[in-house]
Order: sequence, then structure tokens, then C-alpha cells
Amino acid sequence: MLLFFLGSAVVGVSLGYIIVCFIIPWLVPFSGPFVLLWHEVILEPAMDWLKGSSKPQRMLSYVQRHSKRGDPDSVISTIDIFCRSKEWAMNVGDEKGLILDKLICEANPSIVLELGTYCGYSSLRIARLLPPGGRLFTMEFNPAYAKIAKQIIAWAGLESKIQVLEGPSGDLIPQLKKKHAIEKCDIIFIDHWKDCYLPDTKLLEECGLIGKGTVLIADNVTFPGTPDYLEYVRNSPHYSSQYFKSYLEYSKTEDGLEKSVFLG
Ligand SMILES: C[S@@+](CC[C@H](N)C(=O)[O-])C[C@H]1O[C@@H](n2cnc3c(N)ncnc32)[C@H](O)[C@@H]1O
Repeated sequence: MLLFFLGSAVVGVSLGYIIVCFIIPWLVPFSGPFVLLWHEVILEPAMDWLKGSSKPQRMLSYVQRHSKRGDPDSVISTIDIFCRSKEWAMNVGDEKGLILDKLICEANPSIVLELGTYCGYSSLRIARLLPPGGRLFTMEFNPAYAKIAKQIIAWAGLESKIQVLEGPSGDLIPQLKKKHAIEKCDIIFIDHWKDCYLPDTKLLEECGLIGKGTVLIADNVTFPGTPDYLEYVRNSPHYSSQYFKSYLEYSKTEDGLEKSVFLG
């Protein structure tokens, strides 16, 4: 009887171990909602508790230990390695990142605005491609994320090209013209909370920061999805819009970028 009980316990624990350590992590990348649930709601708080640090702090420390200081490409690829092999994070990621790179190079922008900095991954991708004199303004309302982003940007040596503006985009956008002498944005990379995409786009229009030729690049338009924003840019006679299919960062779930050029 005791042997049967012990045997059942060993089989149960082994099965649980296999499910938690192998089957769930293998299945997670195929389902967007599971990616977020597993990584953001289950793993991240557990790691924070076990390690006594936040994920952005662990990312910064990994970057400082494994990347070449002053080399943005090395910092970017090190963050990708961290996110693929250690902990998933909500950067635009390496696959959509290549599309973003291409769109930035095609537009050759002088002034770029980014909505949603997080740890500065996409800021680095964009800023390293700017022409001499080009500037990136990036907005982040979480002070802890903004602090890490500034340190990662400084580690990559791009602090002269990137200005991190701390606060909610809805408050910061109306200040851009006067406070930062911006006439209009050449590119706007939209990657903050998904329900802010449409109201902030309309606010940018009202403030005169979107002009003829301004290119909007919106991330996560398929997953988690931004239906109201897509409906607006795809049906407005003022925009010419194009979808670039890809995958949710560090996963196998479909996602994509929407490029929308303001026609005037
Ligand atoms: C998806 S992450 C940005 C990822 C980043 N663009 C990258 O690819 O590396 C979204 C970020 O936007 C910030 N955020 C969300 N809504 C915001 C708002 N209204 N104003 C400023 N920051 C916001 C969040 O705190 C979060 O850090």
C-alpha cells in the first residue's frame, strides 16, 4: 500500500515537472494570450520575488555583463538573447525590428517620436539609423522603466541622439512644439498601451505634429491588436496604409506593423 502510494506520488510529481518545465513552455509561444499570461503574470512576478529585482533591472545587468559598451548593435542583440533564452519582454523584438529598421532607413528621418520606451530597445534600433543631427524623442510614463532605458541608452552610447521624456503621452504631446522646438515629426513609432494609439494619433494631428509625409509605424496591430486605430488609418483619405506581417516578439504568434503615411 505504502509502495503504491509512494509510486503514485513519484509519477504525479514527475508528470507535473514535465508539464510545467517542458510542455507549457513549448506550447506558450504558439498562443499570444498564453505568452502574456505565462511570462508577464506568472513567470515575471515569480522571478522578481526569487531574485529580489525587476525584469528591467535584470535586463540591464545582463546587457552590462554581456554586451560591448558603446556598440548599439551589440546591446540590441544581447537584449534579444536575454529575451529568447532568459526572460520574454515586450520589446518590438528582432523579427519586427528588422522591418522597423527597413522603414526607418527608407524614410531617412531627422525627427522621430516614439510612444512607449520600456527599456529602450526600439529606441536603440531607431537612433542608430538616424542621419547626423537626427533626434529621437521617446515617451515613457513608468519612472522605473525610464530610469533603466536611460542607463541602457547610455551604455550603448546613444544618449546624444535620444531624449527620454517622462510622463503620460497625452500630457507630453502638446508640449513638444514649444518645449522641444519640434515643427513636425518625420516618423512616429507607436508602441505604448493599445487603447492610446487612436486618441494620441488624433492629438498629434490636432497639435500639428503630423504633416504631409509623416510616417506612422504602429506595433502590435494584430496582437494584442488595435482595431479602432486600424479602422481609422485604413479608411481615412488622409492616410495611405500598409500592413507588414510578422510575429509577436520572441514568439510564433502572428503580429505585424502598420505603416501609414499622412498625405495631407
Ligand atoms: C510595449 S512597451 C514599449 C516597447 C518599446 N517600444 C520597445 O520596443 O522596446 C510599452 C511601454 O509604453 C509605456 N506606456 C504605455 N502607455 C503610455 C502612455 N500613455 N504614455 C507613456 N508611456 C506609456 C509602458 O509603460 C511601456 O513601458
